[in-house]
Parts: sequence; C-alpha cells; structure tokens
Amino acid sequence: MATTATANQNGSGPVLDWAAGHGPVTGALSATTGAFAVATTGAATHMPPGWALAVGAAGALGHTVAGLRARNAGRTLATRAASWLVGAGWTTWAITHGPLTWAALGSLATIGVGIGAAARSTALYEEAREEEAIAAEQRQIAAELSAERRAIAAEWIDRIQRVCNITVRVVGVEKWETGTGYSLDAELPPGGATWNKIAAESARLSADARLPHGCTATASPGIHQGRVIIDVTTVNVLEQERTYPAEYGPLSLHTGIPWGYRTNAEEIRAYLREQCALVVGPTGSGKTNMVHGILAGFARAEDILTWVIDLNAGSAGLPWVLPALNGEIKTGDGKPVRPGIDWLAGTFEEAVTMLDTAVTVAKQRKMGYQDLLARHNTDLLPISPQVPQIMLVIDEGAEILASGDRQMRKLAEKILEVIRIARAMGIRTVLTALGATGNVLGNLMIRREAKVRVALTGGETEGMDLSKMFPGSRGLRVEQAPYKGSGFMGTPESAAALFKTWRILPNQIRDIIAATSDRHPRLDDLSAKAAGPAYARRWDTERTAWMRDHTPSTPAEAGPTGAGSGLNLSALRTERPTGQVSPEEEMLRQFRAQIDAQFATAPDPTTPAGEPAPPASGGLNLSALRGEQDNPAQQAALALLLAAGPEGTGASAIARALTDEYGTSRQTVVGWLRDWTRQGIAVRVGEGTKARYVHRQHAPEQPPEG
Ligand SMILES: Nc1ncnc2c1ncn2[C@@H]1O[C@H](COP(=O)(O)OP(=O)(O)OP(=O)(O)O)[C@@H](O)[C@H]1O
Repeated sequence: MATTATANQNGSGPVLDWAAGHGPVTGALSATTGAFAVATTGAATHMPPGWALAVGAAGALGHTVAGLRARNAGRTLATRAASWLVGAGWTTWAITHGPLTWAALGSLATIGVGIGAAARSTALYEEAREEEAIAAEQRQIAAELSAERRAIAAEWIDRIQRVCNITVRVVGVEKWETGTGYSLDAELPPGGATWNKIAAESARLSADARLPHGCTATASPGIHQGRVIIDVTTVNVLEQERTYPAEYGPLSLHTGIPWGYRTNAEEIRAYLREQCALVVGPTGSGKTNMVHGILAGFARAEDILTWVIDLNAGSAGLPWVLPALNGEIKTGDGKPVRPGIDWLAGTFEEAVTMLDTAVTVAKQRKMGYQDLLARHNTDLLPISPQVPQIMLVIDEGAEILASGDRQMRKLAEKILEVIRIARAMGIRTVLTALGATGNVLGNLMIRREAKVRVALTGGETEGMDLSKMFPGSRGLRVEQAPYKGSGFMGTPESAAALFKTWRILPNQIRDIIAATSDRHPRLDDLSAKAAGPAYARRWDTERTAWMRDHTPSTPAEAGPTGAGSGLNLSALRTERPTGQVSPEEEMLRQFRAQIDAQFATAPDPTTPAGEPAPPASGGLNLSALRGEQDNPAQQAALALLLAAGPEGTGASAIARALTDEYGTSRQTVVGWLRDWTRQGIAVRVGEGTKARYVHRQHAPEQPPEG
C-alpha cells in the first residue's frame, strides 16, 4: 500500500491519491480541486469527456480497495466511492461545457461542500464505531475477568463452608498487581461468626486449596466486624532471595521504614515514632542480616539517629562504622563520610554511657521543648531533621533483659527506663533476641511498648512460640517460613503474617553509608548539650579501641581452610561448609586488618593486668568472647569449665561456685552452657542426670576445625 501511495504522489499528473489520509475538509478539497484540475486540463487539451468518468471510476475503486484494507465501515467506503463518482460526473460535464463558467464553478463548490459534509459524518461514524469496538473488547475482558473472579468466589464460598462450617457471601475479589495471589472480601453470616474463626483454619484452608508450599490463605478483619478479608498467595515469594532494593532514597520516621516484604511481594514498613520493636531470630535464621536491613532503613531516614549496642563482637554495628572510621569510603566530592550509625557501644561500659545519655537526653527534651510542644499542641515531641528521633538498636537486647547476671541486670534496668520514659521525647528501641521470648514477653513494659514484632524462623522450630509473639493471631506456623530471612512480622498497622527480609550485601552497606552520609541529622543542640562529652567524644580513639579487640579469629587468619587449632566461632555459628568465607566475613576481616594497623599499639582496655595473652593457636581465642569477657561471672564460669577437664561439670556445680561472689543463678549458667554448646565452645556429654559439659578442648572427639 505504501508503495502505491508513494508512486502516486511522485507522479506528475493531478493528485488522485486514494491512500493518503484525508479529513472531511482536505478530503473534499482534494476531490474538488482534483476534479477541477482534470476538467480544466481536459477542456484545454480537448480530452474526451469519457476519460474523466474513467478517472472517477478508478478513484472510487481505489478508495474502496484502500478502505477495505483499512477495514473501514461500509458506510465510509460508500461515501468515498460516491465522492469520486460525483466528482467524475461533474468533470465529464465540465469538460463538455467548459469548466470556467459560473454554473460549473458554483456546482463544483456545492459538490465540495457536499463531499465535505458527507466525509465529516462518516468520520464521526468511524470514530464511534472504533470506540464501540474498544468498549466491546473491554466488556469481553471484564466479563472474562469477572467470570474468573466469580469462579474464585464460588470456590472459596464452598471451601469456607466445608472447612470452617461458615457460609460467607463474597462481595469482592481483587487480584494482586504483583500476580502472586488475590484477596477476597467476604461478609460473615448473621449469628455471631467472627473473622478469627476463619483465621484459625488458615492451614486447613491452604491445604484444601492445594496451595504450593509457603503459600497461605490468611484471614484478617474486614471493614467492620461482620466482614473478613482473606489473602490467598499462589506464588511463594519467600523462597526467592531478593536483595535490598538498590534505591537508597530518603526515608522518614513518619512514613515508616521498610523492613521486608509480604507474601504478596508488597513491602512492609515499621512505624516507630511511638512503638519499640522486638526481633526474634535464632542463630542462623538471618537475624544479623535483618539487623543490617533495619540499620540501612534508619541510615536512609532524614530524621533518625541510630545508636547501637552490640556486645557480641560488633557483628551488627561494625560494618556501619569501620569503613567510615578508616576513611575507606569518600563521598562523590572526595569528602570523608559519616558512619552509617551515630554511636556504637561494644562494651558494657560504653553501653552504660549510651543508656545514661539516652535517659538524660529524654529528660532534657521533656523540660527544654515545652514551648515547641505547646506550639504544636501535642505531648509527643514533633520529630524532624532538626529534632531527630534516636533509635536505640540493642542486638540480643532481650537476652540482656532476661539475664540474671548482675552487670546485665544493671543494663536491663537502664534499657527498661529508656523504654518507659522516652516515648514522647523521641527515643525508641529495637531489641533483638535469639529466642528468649518467654522471659522477655513476660515483661509488661515490653508487651505494652514493643508492638512491632518480628519472628525470623529460617526453618528453626525449637523455642518458637508464635502465639506469645503475636497474641490473637492464629494459624501461624513456623513451618510456613523455612527460608533464611523469612518469618512473621506484625505491627499495630499490619496483622502478623508471613514476611521476608531482603538480603543485604556487604557492598550495599558501604554504598548506603556513602549515599546517606550527608543526609544524617545532627543531634539537636538542646539534646547534644545534655548529652555532653559522653556523646561528643564517642568516636575518640580510646573509646573505639574495643573495635580492634573484638576480632574473632577468622578463617583467613587461621589459614585458608581454617586448619589452625584456634576456635573459629563465626564458622561454627553458621551452617556454611567449612572453609567458605562469606563476603561479609571477608569484608570484616579487611576492616579489622586496617583497624589493627591503626590501633596496633593501643593497650587493650579490657584486659586486666597480668591476664595471659590469648594463645595464638591451640587454645581458646578469648578475644572472640570479649563480649562475655566483659562479664566476669561468665568469664569465671568458662574458666571453671576449662578447669573441669575431660570429666566436665554441670550448671549446678558452676552456679554453686559463682553464687557467693557474683550472685549467679543456676538458670543463668544453664543459658551460658546452652549458648556455648551452640557455639561449639562446650560439648554436652552423657544423658539425663549424667549429662555434663566438657570444654571443647577436652571433648572426647574433637570435631574438625571450621
Ligand atoms: N533475607 C535473606 N535472604 C536470603 N538469604 C539470607 C537472608 N538472610 C540471611 N540469609 C542467609 O543466611 C545466612 C545467615 O544469615 P545471618 O548471619 O544474618 O544469620 P544469623 O541468624 O544472624 O546467624 P548467626 O547468628 O549465625 O550470625 C547468610 O549468610 C545468608 O546466606
């Protein structure tokens, strides 16, 4: 077609182009001027009038063919063909009687107007026809969709009847844009049926619907108490590993901080202006990774300062500090960057300083910001980049709260004080726990203040009491989330349900530090003044020296296969095959090497005079246990375990030896022994009443080193 059109346009004769697009006016003009041209040329050259008729017939035919190809309506084709034939009739007449007469010109103008009007009406008709076709197509799609929705609704009405013995009326079915499932909005029957009756049958409903593993049918309250929303996932997104979204744009405390995504692939946010959070995850569940994800979100926020207490060799906080402290990363314009967190306490003393400062700041804010509160007519301090919220992240903080140890009890009291007094003044906490949920959730303060809750399961079923973590939520089963980084999350805004955290890679932490360096707020003057030198000097060399000491022996240091006889705790803590070094560990190793180089001559502030240096090989790497070493009771217990030799000892014996001096209870020692066993420091031998613990060095069959 295009070729024909071009050929015609390039021709030298009168414009007889039936392929070019014409509107009603240009179409009529084209037809009449074409006819006029043919008539005048024809008259001047004494062309036989029959030729004009032939040209018109050809034009009518050509336009009809072109129209047919373009699938024009019959009416359009007829109008166009008629235009050509009328035009041709006039031309034939004009060639015979002379085109340059008033009669000829007047009639030609009339024909032009007529053709224009006819073309206009056909164009409108064509437009309407097209719209009608589109509408019909959409009606068909909608009909198909609603047929599909009706089928889903009918299927679930039957299923809920069969499984829960409740006859619901489905009022809507919404398919998720992510394509991973759908939601049903249903009305409960009169007579007192409640949404939680359906929620409690989640597992049976999922089985009845033959959902793939990891997919669930979860019920939650509807628009009022007589309605229920049932979210049905059909694709298991929890199984997939998704890395932290690489867009590190600014966030705010007020708009929520994304912590992961739901089974429908939608992100879930934590709103922490007034809430504290509790994140429970046993070893290997992906808890450390999640803490990094949380710190990433806080780093991105323009109105949050993050203070981290991490008494566990700094694995949570160090990657956010060391690259900046060591000057390893620079901003785009070559300036040094600020650390991704605002304060890191890795020792007991520093943690006490931090918590005392938090209490002082909260009290000072309460007094100093009376005006601001009055102006905003609120008793909640308005948080902004000028007056930022302090988020206190305490790794394994729940264990501190549950500990019977004297020092830890002191810390615990301070943590609880911050939680109790600082809500209105913009200090909230995120506590993580390995699993001591019973103890921690027994605390009224935590139950009341920490309603943002996460349970990372990662396949671990032991000690996971979801009903305690998420009271009132039924139908949650640990087996639904067997993947690392997956589990359950519930907030006051979003009912407890399956979720997964993003995997955050070490290079992303560095990228986020660089990307957010200019964005971190500064502690407001009033608070900074109250915090005093304890805060201002937090990055001083002597106060950050512990970072060097918390250097566990890494596989790289023990030889590429970790064949040295020193303890490789990090390898034991994960289920990674021996000898494999994660990029995270490798990064940490490099940081440590640099900080070693920087602080190599600094004295170890926590090593008591006369304490023998940890053996380079063949013995326990005490520096790896520095967190525990800060605690003399635990240190003494470890010494007793070592001293007990191959015979081993038990919790009661150790507790008896410690109780006078340290007030340590048997229960506390049981906790330590359990942790040491998990970490590979101690080995449990014998069963029942004969069960005892032997230090790894004296264990009957020492498993190969990591
Ligand atoms: N969200 C996630 N997606 C995919 N894989 C993950 C995720 N989180 C963690 N993992 C995997 O699980 C491994 C262990 O994660 P992580 O170190 O965070 O666990 P942990 O519970 O803190 O264990 P540990 O106490 O031994 O450090 C990671 O190395 C990674 O391979």
